[in-house]
Amino acid sequence: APSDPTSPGLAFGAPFYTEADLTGDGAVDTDDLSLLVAAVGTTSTDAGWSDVAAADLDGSGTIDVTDVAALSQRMLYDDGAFTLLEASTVDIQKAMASGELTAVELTQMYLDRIEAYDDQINSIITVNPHALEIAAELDKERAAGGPRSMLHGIPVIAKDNYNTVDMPTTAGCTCLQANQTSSDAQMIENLRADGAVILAKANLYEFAVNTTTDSSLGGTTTNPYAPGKTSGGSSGGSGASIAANFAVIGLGTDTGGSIRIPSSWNALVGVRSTVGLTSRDGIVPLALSQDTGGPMTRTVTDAAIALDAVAGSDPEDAATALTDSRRPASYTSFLDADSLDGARIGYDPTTIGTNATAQRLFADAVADLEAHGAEVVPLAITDMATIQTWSSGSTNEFGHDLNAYLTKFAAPAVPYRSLQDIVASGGDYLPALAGTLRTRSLVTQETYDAWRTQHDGEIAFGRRAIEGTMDAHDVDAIIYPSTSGPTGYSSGSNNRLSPFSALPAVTVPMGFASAALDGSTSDGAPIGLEFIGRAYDEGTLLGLAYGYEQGSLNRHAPALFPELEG
Ligand SMILES: NC(=O)CC[C@H](N)C(=O)O
Repeated sequence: APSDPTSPGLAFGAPFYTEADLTGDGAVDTDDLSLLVAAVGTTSTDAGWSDVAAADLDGSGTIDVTDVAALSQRMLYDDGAFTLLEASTVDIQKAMASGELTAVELTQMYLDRIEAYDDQINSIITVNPHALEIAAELDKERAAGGPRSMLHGIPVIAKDNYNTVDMPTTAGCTCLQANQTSSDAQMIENLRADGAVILAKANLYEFAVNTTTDSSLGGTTTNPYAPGKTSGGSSGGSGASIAANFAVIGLGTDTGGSIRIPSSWNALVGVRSTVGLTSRDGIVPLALSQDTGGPMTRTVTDAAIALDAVAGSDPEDAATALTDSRRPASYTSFLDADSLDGARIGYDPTTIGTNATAQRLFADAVADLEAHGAEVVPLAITDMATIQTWSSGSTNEFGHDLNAYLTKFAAPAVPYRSLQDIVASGGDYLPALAGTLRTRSLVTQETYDAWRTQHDGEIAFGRRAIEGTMDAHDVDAIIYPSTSGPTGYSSGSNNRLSPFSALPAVTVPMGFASAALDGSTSDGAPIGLEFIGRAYDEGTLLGLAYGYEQGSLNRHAPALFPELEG
């Protein structure tokens, strides 16, 4: 087995699977993968291309799914020429370490893609005017003393509700257009400290209120796999932009589903971590009983690397008090391609839903998990029906929490200091939100206090119900389709389990609705498989997600946004 190239020693250039360049063109790439996929089921001596023995990567005598997984793995750690499309942090660090690529060049390549393609999906609100300068500084620093971390020089796109000192933070609302904050959100500060380049701010559903992506400032973001259809939301700008390869890592926030729904519909890995693993300080809130920020990435490896950077305690967010004692030295230590072997995973049949695509893909996922050694057991989540009756905190908490944010962070140029002021503007926001903002502006402190007492109790109950179910059935995680609404682009209600228990959940690409895959059909968009687990057990979830990802390889780039020429 290969050494783990994601371990902190960065074992770049490890001599594993060098044979995987089946076409002999000097790179391990999708051409090699196509050849290998076509040869699955044959033996290494009758596959029919020149270097046949090479294709049997694990030496089992048969070309099988393990070889496909190995080749895909090899693509991530390719020693050949660097290619931007689907590049991971690992590819990039290798190319930068060898001198083949600089952070300035990489940043420019992503800026070129945004310029060439964002008109079609409208995912970006602001491009960082300082991105190239920041990258140039980081290149100098690398040349002088080496990289700070796996994120040195890595471009990140943040949802436009994370404060950034070099771009306004608007939550998509024209009312916050002038909100140039004087500090970064804690998660942004953590990423910059590790050497990341905050490349752009992404569109969202205004104030993160709904699960599409529409805002008065940013307009509507659409799906890179299904032109004209929604990218999901509310972190749909982050989802669409990362799917379209505008940067390496996206940041979203999730109150009721807003990381996982757009990750599901953009073939991304999305991490909604335990509430309290990451600081919310400096993020425009929706409901602090449920809000959590986290990464949205093309691979589980990138998600683990990003989570290492963003997690951490912060005196400004009391919920993070336990974080430092609960998180591992690195989430990358859980990235074991054999993680499914011997794992026990539960599913509640009532979560599969009636959507034929979700049903089909979920059945395939269960078969894949079993094929890689997991035991998948049906169970009934305790008090599932009760949990499903609860309301999101957004109705009663938004005014209270937004006002605290505005008091603490709003730039002097912002003419509003409260939700009441914004409502009184009579229209400096998305017209569709008029009623919602007004209702939420009328919630009194007494109502808020009573609600928090009730809802904090509900969330503690939800946590006991789910962790209790897991203990009773001795499972490592519970799975369900991330989105399972009855029709296309309807989320269903599985997304409520994680926010109503504060437990972590990770979504991974589970496949596409249509064999036509992209562009040609409106229902080609992908769906994710979600793993929910015990509090602060993100490591186990990422490990299982990695095993599933490597064994199923469901993600591909959207065909409409190919590598740019030259
Ligand atoms: N921001 C989100 O996660 C989506 C909002 C969700 N509907 C809520 O009100 O909780």
